[in-house]
Amino acid sequence: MTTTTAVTLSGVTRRYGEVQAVAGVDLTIRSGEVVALLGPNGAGKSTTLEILLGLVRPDQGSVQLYGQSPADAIAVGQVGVMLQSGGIIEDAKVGELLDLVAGLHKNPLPVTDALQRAGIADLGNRKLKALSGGQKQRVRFAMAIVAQPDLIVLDEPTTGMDVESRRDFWAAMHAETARGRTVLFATHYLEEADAYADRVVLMRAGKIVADGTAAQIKASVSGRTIRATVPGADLATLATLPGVRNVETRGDVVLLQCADSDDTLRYLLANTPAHDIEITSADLEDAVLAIGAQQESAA
Ligand SMILES: Nc1ncnc2c1ncn2[C@@H]1O[C@H](COP(=O)(O)OP(=O)(O)OP(=O)(O)O)[C@@H](O)[C@H]1O
Repeated sequence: MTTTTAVTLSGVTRRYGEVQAVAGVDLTIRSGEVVALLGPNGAGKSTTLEILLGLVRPDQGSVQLYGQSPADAIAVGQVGVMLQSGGIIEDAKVGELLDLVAGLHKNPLPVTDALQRAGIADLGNRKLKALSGGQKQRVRFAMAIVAQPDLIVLDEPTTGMDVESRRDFWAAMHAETARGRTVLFATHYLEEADAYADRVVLMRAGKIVADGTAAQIKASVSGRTIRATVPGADLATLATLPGVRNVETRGDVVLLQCADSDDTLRYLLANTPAHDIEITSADLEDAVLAIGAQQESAA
C-alpha cells in the first residue's frame, strides 16, 4: 500500500487585528496517522483547523488535502468534520439531519450504521434541541463519519462530555482509526493526546513548538514544578541552578520548572528561606511553558 499525504500546510499565517492567531505553520500528515493538535486556549488550534478546512483564508501560505484544495476534497466526501459549534438544525430530528448530510455524499454509510457507530442508535427520533451537550457532540460525530471520509477533523470533540461519554466516544473513534482513517483532533488534554494519538503537535502562540509521539513530547518536558514562597528570592541565581528550566514569580511565590527537583529542593532548603514548598509533576501547562521557554531561549 502506498502512503499518501493527507494534509499539507505550508507557511500558513493568519492575523486577526493585533492577534497573530497562526504564525507560520508547516504541517504534513500522512494517510493513516492519528494526530492530536494540543495547546492552551488561544494557541491557534481552531484557526489552524479552520484554515485547513478552507473555512478561513490564510493571509499567507497554502493548504492541500489529498493534493487538492480543501473545498474540492470536502466536495468529494474525503473529509468529515466535527467542529465545536454549528452544523446542527435544532428543530430537526437526529435521523432527519443525518439523512440530509448523507444525501450530500456519493457513498454514505446507512444512517442507522452512522448512529450506531456514534453510540446513539436510540436517539434517531429525538429532536436535536432536546439533547444534552454531550449527545449533540455524538450527533456531530455521526455527521463527521457518515460520508465515510478518509480524513476526520475534530475540534475539541469531547467538550461537554462526562467521563463515561468521553471513554465511549474515544472507543468509537478508535473503531474509525482501525478502519484506516486519518484523524486530526484539537484538544486541551494531554491525556487524550497521549491515549489516542500516534503523533502530538503542540502549538503555542500560533506556532508549532513540538511535534512527535506523546512519549517524545513527555520526555522533552519531563520534570517537576516546585512552587515555594521565597522572600527576597534571587531569580538570576535560581535560573542558573543545574536542571532549572524556567523560573517565574507571583509575588513572593516562585515557580521553578526543574529537570531534577531533588537537587533544586536541596539547594532551596540549604540556601534560601523557602517555605510552603509544593512539588508537582509537569502538566500540560508546564509542558507548554517549558517548551515555550526552550524555544524563546533558542531564538
Ligand atoms: N474570528 C476571530 N476574530 C478575532 N480573533 C480571533 C478570531 N478567531 C480567533 N481569534 C484569536 O486568535 C487567537 C487564536 O485563537 P484559536 O481559537 O485559533 O485558538 P485555540 O488554540 O483554538 O484556542 P481554544 O482552545 O480556546 O479554542 C486567539 O487570540 C483568538 O482570540
